[in-house]
Amino acid sequence: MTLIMRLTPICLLVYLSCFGLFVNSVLGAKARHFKWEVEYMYGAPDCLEHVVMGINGQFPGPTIKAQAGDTVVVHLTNKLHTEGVVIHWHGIRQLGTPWADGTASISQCAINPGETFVYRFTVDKAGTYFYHGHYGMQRSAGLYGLLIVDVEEGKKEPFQYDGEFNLLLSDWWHKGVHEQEVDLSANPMRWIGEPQSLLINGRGQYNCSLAAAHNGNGSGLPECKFRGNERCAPNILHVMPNKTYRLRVASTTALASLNLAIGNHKMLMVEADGNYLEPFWVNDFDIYSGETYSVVFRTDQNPANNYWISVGVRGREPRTPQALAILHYQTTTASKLPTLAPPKTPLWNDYARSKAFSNKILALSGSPKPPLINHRRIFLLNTQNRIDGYTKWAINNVSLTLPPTPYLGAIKHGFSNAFDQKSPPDTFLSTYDIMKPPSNPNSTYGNGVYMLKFNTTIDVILQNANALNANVSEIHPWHLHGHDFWVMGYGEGKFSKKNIGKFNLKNPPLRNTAVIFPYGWTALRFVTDNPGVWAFHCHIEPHLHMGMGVVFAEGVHLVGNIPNEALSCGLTGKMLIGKPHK
Ligand SMILES: O=C1O[C@H]([C@@H](O)CO)C(O)=C1O
Repeated sequence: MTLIMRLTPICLLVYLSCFGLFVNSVLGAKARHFKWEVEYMYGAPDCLEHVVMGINGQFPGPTIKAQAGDTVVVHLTNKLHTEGVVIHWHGIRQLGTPWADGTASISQCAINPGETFVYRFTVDKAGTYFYHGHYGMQRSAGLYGLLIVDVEEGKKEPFQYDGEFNLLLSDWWHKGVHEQEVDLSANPMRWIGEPQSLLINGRGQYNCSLAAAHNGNGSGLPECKFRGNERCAPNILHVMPNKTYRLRVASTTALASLNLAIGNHKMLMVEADGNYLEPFWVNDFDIYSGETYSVVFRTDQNPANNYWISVGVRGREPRTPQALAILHYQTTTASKLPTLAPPKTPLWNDYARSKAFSNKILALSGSPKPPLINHRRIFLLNTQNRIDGYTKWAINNVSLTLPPTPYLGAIKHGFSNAFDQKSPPDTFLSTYDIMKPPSNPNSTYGNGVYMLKFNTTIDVILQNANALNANVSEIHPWHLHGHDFWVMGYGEGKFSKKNIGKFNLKNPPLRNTAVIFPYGWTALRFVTDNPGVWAFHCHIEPHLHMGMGVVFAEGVHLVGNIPNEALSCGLTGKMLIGKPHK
């Protein structure tokens, strides 16, 4: 009897249960099946009860664990009563499966209430990833979870460790997401403000000012719930002394840029967005929405104590207390509160410090290098604008609005009336003053696509600028779907041709998310080698809602069969009427 046959009855039982993991083994690589139901449910992420989005009754959603080369198959049923849903597999390039990227209006139709969509994709590269909703602002509502890909059997990471922990970071508002969407779309716009709480693995402490007060011991603060039995009590990472641990950290925040530190423990940065780094030591590190990191650290401190892990806000004036977790040396009791105060987050506007950290991130030697020559260079000016009094974010003066027919099916099936056929601009006015609010803030809505020639090298220069209010320019972490890109450099002010000579083509890090600093630029390079239609956007959820993104298409004629379920709306939906079900 083969292993598969012996495993089948057991797995079938599990499969029918709410978790639904079914593993079958084909030549080492496995297909991992998950049966998920997305729903609204009650949770208490920061100790206060609110509606959250959950998967199979869990918030955050279940962690997917796989090995490089495996196929992940998620049968996603929409149990929401009145809205669609999709899930994006953040950092997974979807080689050959662009229809499984989980972006509503781009790669697929939103899954209707009651319907099931099957995501099937290969996780080709080991690393730390996550998944999240990509329709409306469902990520802000809590639709997210981790996706961890281990190296293939028999292969080794370029660093060693005795154990590992995963931390998924997010931020949390008490106002529901539908109301936030209306606020942001209102005229005048009502800004959502700073989050009420930061969450680590879905747990935070509203109004627990322990970290802010910096008194080191929460026992005197009745609003703090640190005993461990509360649902929102901090995560406890149980460690043994004198061992090495890997900490995988992913940020799916809606807004906040974060910084993480472990009291008294130095960390070695080893992985970013599923790519190995030239290792370097830090006391703390910044992490922007859409990024992931792995660090390794040694438990070489006094084993009679426990230590705080703290996460605080950077890049915007913080009005949110730090989130905390506990590093528990198993040589003492878990309930013993750390004697040292939680590490203090660096000053929010110390950008020199943030830039110094970003500039230290370089690829491990032996990593793929960028082509030396680019075929096309696209300049993208990031501005806050107005359209008929509404506040928007625009790229080269175009604020993205998504069309009813998803681009992938529309382009593949030749529906030229499905979206603006005129390409959005490749650049902006050379006289534009990025240091001042826009002199003419009026912009336009658009849903055009950057059509990229297949197998060419594209440079993108993201150019930051002043927002609508004078002396304000904000951080924007940009995330590219379907690709990793090389980050060739960051710079101050307006990009000029002389910066091209300073691009790092020797060891630039490969990433899927890169930040632009206030009044600065960031230069990226990627190769259009993955047929599909790919979103490229600011990962701040309210900014994307307000139009801060663009769409790239490449080699769509090479895309194989797209499942009908991904096409069942808009013009492609009409095309399918009367056709036999595939
Ligand atoms: O999009 C945004 O709007 C506000 C502010 O610019 C206007 O209130 C803010 O901080 C953003 O990031």
